[in-house]
Amino acid sequence: MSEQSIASARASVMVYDDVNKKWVPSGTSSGLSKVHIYQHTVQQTFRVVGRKLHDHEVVINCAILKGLKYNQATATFHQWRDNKHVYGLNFSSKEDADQFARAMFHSLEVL
Ligand SMILES: CC(=O)N[C@@H](Cc1ccccc1Cl)C(=O)N1CCC[C@]12C=C[C@@H]1CC[C@@H](C(=O)N3CC[C@@H]4C=C[C@H]5[C@H](C)C[C@@H](C(=O)O)N5C(=O)[C@H]43)N1C2=O
Repeated sequence: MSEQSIASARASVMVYDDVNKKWVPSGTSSGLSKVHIYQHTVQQTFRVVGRKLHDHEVVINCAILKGLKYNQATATFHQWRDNKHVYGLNFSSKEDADQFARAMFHSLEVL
């Protein structure tokens, strides 16, 4: 198994709708997902993958690129941009948020 999970947290995964200036759930419906940071052990790359708890729909699958700015807007709402989207994770607890952020900052350090 070349990818290992270095963090998993419960969060509702959102993307920012630039046109209507509001956050919308990523995927077909709102709800909690299990969001992982996977480390590719050979390539030394990292990505965020999230799947809905109830039907395992993949609602986020994005690379963590060197220089990514991870913004902890509140204790339980963290966000970042890539060239296409702004992602928001609305964590179900502060502990989940802290655990995920620690792994994200670790990934950004080793990239
Ligand atoms: C330079 C730059 O890109 N800056 C970005 C942020 C950033 C910085 C650095 C690196 C990367 C990024 Cl991404 C930015 O500022 N962006 C990105 C798009 C949107 C926004 C722009 C304006 C608004 C204004 C307010 C705030 C917002 O959206 N916030 C505040 C917390 C609050 C928490 C929860 C969610 C809740 C789930 C629903 C909703 C609710 O509470 O109803 N809501 C919110 O309202 C959430 N904005 C932003 O974050």
